[in-house]
Amino acid sequence: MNVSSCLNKIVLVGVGLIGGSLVLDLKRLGKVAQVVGVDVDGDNLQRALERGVIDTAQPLDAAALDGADWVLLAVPVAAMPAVCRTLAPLLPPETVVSDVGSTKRSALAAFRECLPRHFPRCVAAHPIAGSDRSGALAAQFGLYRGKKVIVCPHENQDAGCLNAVATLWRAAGAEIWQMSAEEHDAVFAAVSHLPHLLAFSYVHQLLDHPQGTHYLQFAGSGFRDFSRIAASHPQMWADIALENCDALLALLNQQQQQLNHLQNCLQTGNRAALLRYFAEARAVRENWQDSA
Ligand SMILES: NC(=O)C1=CN([C@@H]2O[C@H](COP(=O)(O)OP(=O)(O)OC[C@H]3O[C@@H](n4cnc5c(N)ncnc54)[C@H](O)[C@@H]3O)[C@@H](O)[C@H]2O)C=CC1
Ligand SMILES: O=C(O)C(=O)Cc1ccc(O)cc1
Repeated sequence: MNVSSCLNKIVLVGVGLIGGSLVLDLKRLGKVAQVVGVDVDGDNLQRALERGVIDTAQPLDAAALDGADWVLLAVPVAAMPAVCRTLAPLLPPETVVSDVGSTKRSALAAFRECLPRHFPRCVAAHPIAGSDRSGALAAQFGLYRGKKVIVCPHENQDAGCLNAVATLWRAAGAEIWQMSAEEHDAVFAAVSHLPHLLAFSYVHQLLDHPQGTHYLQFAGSGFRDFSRIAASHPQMWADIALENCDALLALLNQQQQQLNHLQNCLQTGNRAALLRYFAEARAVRENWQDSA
């Protein structure tokens, strides 16, 4: 794939927030002549056509893949093996394949097991940008400007394909970081997946409370900030939680110890310990905000 000139064709499988936003930018930049959209949701494809996110909607078959420079997989992480199995007999030899999923050991496993002959040309990537919105209507220009994209090279990686994928993300304004899939999954379990689980769990505390609905009427900005990510897509997060479940189980155990500590401070009325605990957390949050 020659990324210094305009790509002939991108096949986008999963025309939602993440894939849709990238192709919108690449089209506007004149980096691609044609975007073919593939999606299991026909209504979503229709909306994508109307908004100009994709140029045509097609099934994932030989005609769709004919002349494709890049197949961009932007489906829920659990759909990756099935999509890769469908792709296997259809992929032209020169086509580059990459994904955007939130878990990277699972993406590499799907590439390795379901696309063994194409494996060197498969690139695992993850943009650290997005929101709690989903579908083609959520796709937006400029989503990746100034945002990080993690790429996770593997044992048989074709360096040219890795560079080509990185160049396209950079064109959309992203900053590329490289790490192993193992490190990626440990990092994002801690800074992304666990917070989502905690937000879901906290909202459940209200749901299960007999007066929860009544209490919610009085919730303010603290509730809004803390619970925003509990409005994220349930299927997407169930997939992520299960694909990164070993890392998450260890972190949930550590989180329970944090809650035990808080409980202990309250039970013993230990104001000094509470102050220390809150001040340490506040400093971490303030430093992060200054550097983010
Ligand atoms: N939402 C976010 O903030 C972020 C999401 N991601 C990852 O990006 C991927 C896509 O997420 P979003 O764009 O947010 O989701 P989305 O729900 O907006 O888009 C996914 C699309 O894939 C389609 N789809 C599902 N199964 C399919 C299949 N087997 N074949 C074809 N299409 C299929 C759905 O109908 C949907 O239109 C996920 O793997 C997610 O983990 C990565 C970074 C951020
Ligand atoms: O909504 C938010 O703030 C997010 O955290 C978006 C997000 C969701 C999943 C990812 O893998 C990366 C980013």
